[in-house]
Amino acid sequence: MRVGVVAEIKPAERRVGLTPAGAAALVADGHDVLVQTGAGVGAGFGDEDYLRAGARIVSVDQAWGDSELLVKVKEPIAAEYGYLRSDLTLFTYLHLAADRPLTEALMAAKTTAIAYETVRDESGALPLLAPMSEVAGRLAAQAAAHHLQHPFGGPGLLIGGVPGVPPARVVVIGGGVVGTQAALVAVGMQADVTILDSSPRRLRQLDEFFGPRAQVVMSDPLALEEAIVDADVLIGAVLVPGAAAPKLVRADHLPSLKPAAVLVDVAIDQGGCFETSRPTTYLDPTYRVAGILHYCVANMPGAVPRTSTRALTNATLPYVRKLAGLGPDLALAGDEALQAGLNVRDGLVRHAGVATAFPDLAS
Ligand SMILES: NC(=O)C1=CN([C@@H]2O[C@H](COP(=O)(O)OP(=O)(O)OC[C@H]3O[C@@H](n4cnc5c(N)ncnc54)[C@H](O)[C@@H]3O)[C@@H](O)[C@H]2O)C=CC1
Ligand SMILES: CC(=O)C(=O)O
Ligand SMILES: [Mg+2]
Repeated sequence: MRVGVVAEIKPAERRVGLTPAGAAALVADGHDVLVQTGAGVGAGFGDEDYLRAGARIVSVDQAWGDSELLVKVKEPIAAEYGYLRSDLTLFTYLHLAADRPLTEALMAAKTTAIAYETVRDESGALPLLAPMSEVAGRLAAQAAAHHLQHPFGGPGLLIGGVPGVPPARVVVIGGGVVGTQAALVAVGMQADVTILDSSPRRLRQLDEFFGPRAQVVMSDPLALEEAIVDADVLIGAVLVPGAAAPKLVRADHLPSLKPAAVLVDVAIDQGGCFETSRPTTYLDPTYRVAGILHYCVANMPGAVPRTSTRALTNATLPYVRKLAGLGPDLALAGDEALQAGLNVRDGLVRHAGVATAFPDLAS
């Protein structure tokens, strides 16, 4: 099969869909790998690395137009919609429940669109979201620490305090992969950390993992209200796979927060779990609502492309090999995890979370 890789054009996105090692594995399987010239540069991979792996270096039009399977990182943005077609399988992050125009474009083009973030294994885990959630979670704690500093718009707090001066209070809402990694780094920086989650099973796991290093609390509206009023940092990290994020912190909560609180909404790619969140990019990552700093970068791992690209290919490659080896029909039919990743096919919405977000498109 012809497998394409293009340069990401979302602002400040420097990851690439496939490492040279991934390209080499596909070439060894007998596939023709087409890589847009310069696609890997931001992640530390030159065209010569892909050539050595046996790939071909092509133009952007050839990478999109000649490939049967396109392996990307981010969702296509409007400038890329013209490349979508019915005989293309697109394998990438899509976050469709937060992106009606893309959902409509994929439907209109009848593209087979498989979203990394809804591929779900038999244990219910999200193996292709997890690596970037690990990155984003760790970055979320770093971003919070950065924005607590006065020169970067914060109140002038050192996240971990010092002996004799208390640390900042960090409240993490959603203790899955992002939340756990954010909490881990915040704890490592000596912050005072509370994690809220709505799953009793997850709460037990978190309690066992963190022990006395973090407080673990059942997330209900009252517990949330109690936790957020004292927070110096709120990290939003909830997920209902494939669906729009629930708005847990509402606009009318903002007056009860500390005026200098820093809000980091990692769940922004699914629409955000704070009502006042809107997507930002690394070009202008923050804004204020009622004076409160919001950080809502929808592609956080794009800041560390050398780490992220390798972590992403490590996770995606087995699925890419399966899709390329069997073709989308057989690969989807024989793999329930991949089936859960299918979001749009033949002009129809094929994921329940997306259908719930856009009932008129799904009916
Ligand atoms: N902004 C960015 O660059 C990135 C964003 N993400 C996003 O971060 C979000 C979290 O991802 P993961 O941690 O991988 O998901 P996950 O599925 O591992 O964890 C989500 C957690 O939220 C909990 N949860 C669900 N509803 C809740 C509620 N009402 N109250 C409290 N907890 C609730 C679940 O029990 C689960 O433990 C997703 O939207 C994901 O797409 C992930 C990577 C990068
Ligand atoms: C998960 C995601 O959206 C990202 O890594 O950018
Ligand atoms: Mg994202």
